Amino acid sequence: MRILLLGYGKMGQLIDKLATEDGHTIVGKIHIDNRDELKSITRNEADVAIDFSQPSAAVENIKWCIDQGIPVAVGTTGWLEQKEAVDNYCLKNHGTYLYASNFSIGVNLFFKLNEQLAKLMNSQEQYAVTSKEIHHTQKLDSPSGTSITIAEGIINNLGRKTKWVNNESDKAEELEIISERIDPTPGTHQVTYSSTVDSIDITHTAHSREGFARGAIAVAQWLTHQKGVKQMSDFIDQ
Ligand SMILES: NC(=O)C1=CN([C@@H]2O[C@H](COP(=O)(O)OP(=O)(O)OC[C@H]3O[C@@H](n4cnc5c(N)ncnc54)[C@H](O)[C@@H]3O)[C@@H](O)[C@H]2O)C=CC1
Ligand SMILES: O=C(O)C1=N[C@H](C(=O)O)C[C@H](O)C1
Repeated sequence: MRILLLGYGKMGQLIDKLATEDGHTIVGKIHIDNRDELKSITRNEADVAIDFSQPSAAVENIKWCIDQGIPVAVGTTGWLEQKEAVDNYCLKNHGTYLYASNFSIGVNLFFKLNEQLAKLMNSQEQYAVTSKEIHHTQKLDSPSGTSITIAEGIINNLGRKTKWVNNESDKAEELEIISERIDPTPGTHQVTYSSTVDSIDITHTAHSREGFARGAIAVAQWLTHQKGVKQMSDFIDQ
């Protein structure tokens, strides 16, 4: 598979290494200082693109891929307020893209566990729920994209929560997401249900970035045979 990398920081460089070891070819490594190189890349040279850039760059990168007819797997977080517009742009222009707040298989299993636990808690009002994420200090966005997906999983399945907030809250209907920045944490996400007598915690701890990178490569390969706006559950449930 011929892969165009959009963003060549911590994730882009790791994907370069792992994909090359697996026999794939990297046809471009685009970062903030060489964006002009994009002008010379066409659909004929790349089977797929993988975007791990920055919140401020993701939308432009995705639209560029759609315009070129290059499917794109997007890991960049922090641009969700524009997702509906990008989905519409993709559909209107017959493109292909998938955004995942987290490409690791373990986190996507954790998402399902989180939804099941939230459903069970509808009949257990004695438990108060909170959510916490910990990442390295270079992270630009807060809360993490993964913790937003976790919060949506709770809000869609637990009647007593209607919105999330990225701080402490004393409003019963608000789900707290607490963000901590501690080096060198690759990504830790925890959901806690507490009553006066006990607590239930579910935690996903990434030991490195490898799970994110391997997941993105696998999704990129799958995406070369897909059309339209896809999500991680389409890939996981296939
Ligand atoms: N979905 C997932 O599984 C994961 C998502 N992420 C997200 O991926 C993004 C990147 O993470 P890292 O690699 O750790 O960041 P990083 O800061 O190490 O690298 C970012 C890269 O983007 C480049 N960049 C900046 N502006 C650009 C532009 N206009 N066009 C092209 N490239 C541009 C920078 O030059 C740099 O190479 C973040 O939003 C992070 O939250 C990170 C890990 C896993
Ligand atoms: O910035 C990171 O590093 C990560 N970002 C993603 C997020 O915002 O959820 C995924 C992962 O946790 C690492």
